[in-house]
Amino acid sequence: MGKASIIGRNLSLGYAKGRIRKEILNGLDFELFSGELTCLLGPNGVGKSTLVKAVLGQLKPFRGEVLLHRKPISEYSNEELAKELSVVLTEPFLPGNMTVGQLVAMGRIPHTGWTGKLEEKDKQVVQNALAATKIEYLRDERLSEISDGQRQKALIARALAQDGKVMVLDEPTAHLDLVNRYEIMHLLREIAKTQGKSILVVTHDLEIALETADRFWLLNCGTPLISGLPEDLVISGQINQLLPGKKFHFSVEKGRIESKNEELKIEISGPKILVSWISKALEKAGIKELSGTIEVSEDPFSISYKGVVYSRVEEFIVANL
Ligand SMILES: Nc1ncnc2c1ncn2[C@@H]1O[C@H](COP(=O)(O)OP(=O)(O)OP(=O)(O)O)[C@@H](O)[C@H]1O
Repeated sequence: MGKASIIGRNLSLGYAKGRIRKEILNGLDFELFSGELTCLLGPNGVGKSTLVKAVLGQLKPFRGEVLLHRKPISEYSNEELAKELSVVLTEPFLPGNMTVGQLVAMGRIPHTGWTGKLEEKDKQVVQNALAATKIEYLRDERLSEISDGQRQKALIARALAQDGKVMVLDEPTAHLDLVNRYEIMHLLREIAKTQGKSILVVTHDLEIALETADRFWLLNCGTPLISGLPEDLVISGQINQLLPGKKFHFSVEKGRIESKNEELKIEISGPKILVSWISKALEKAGIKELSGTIEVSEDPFSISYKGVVYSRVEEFIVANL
């Protein structure tokens, strides 16, 4: 565990309209460590973006304080904050006629001043950021003429070029395809590790977060923020805080969310993994009860049931619906 770059103590956060205060989160404590990728997870509307705004010094707490490198964040000027914090927020305003290269170069402004004149070193940082996010080929494309996912990568590249010690990204992979989502999260983790940065990512992608995060922050209505290794939260069952209803639970065995349907009254014998996939398919097909045992074998895959052999799960389901 590295040093805590950002510390929140006994925070009460919310929004004020005139004299009326709407408190969203209270009694909130957290520490964001350097060298770690931390993922903040929680249901819609629980207050993740609100927490992020406080971490960035954009929302003044009703109570408590946020410390950046042990100094109250309110004591930093905007220029100082821009050198310390790199941010990727959802739906930022972007001028459509700007090119990807220009957007990424804007990340260097806190270091170059508003003249924007890039020294050789700055150009290299921009180049590295484009390369790390694999968008060098988009350098001269206009922001209005690229896809949502490509724009998202350009924003991540800008944050990399900004090179703050703390990076905060609110749903950075929302528009990306599956491979890109994994790649970006792996990249962020690598940056946290190799450059000793503190990286906070808000995400709804539990499975990718489990694969890549060093630490989870779980936020749920009316409970304190839970911080821990993802694996500890899975083992202790606290991960189920993300799934408060009766419909779903996190399967420790399978490492994924599954519906809490009634137990299948079907006997299936064979390799454990295959049994698990076949059970899933039967459950989805609405087959909950069958007499006798289904025998499953691998290499080659086959299902034997009542003297008939099937080579695909679909054939078996069609025959037994
Ligand atoms: N500017 C604002 N003024 C008043 N209330 C707000 C404001 N922004 C957010 N809220 C309220 O704060 C609560 C938490 O919102 P927030 O955006 O932090 O949730 P979230 O966990 O990020 O949600 P999501 O996963 O849907 O992005 C919501 O009830 C929302 O209506």
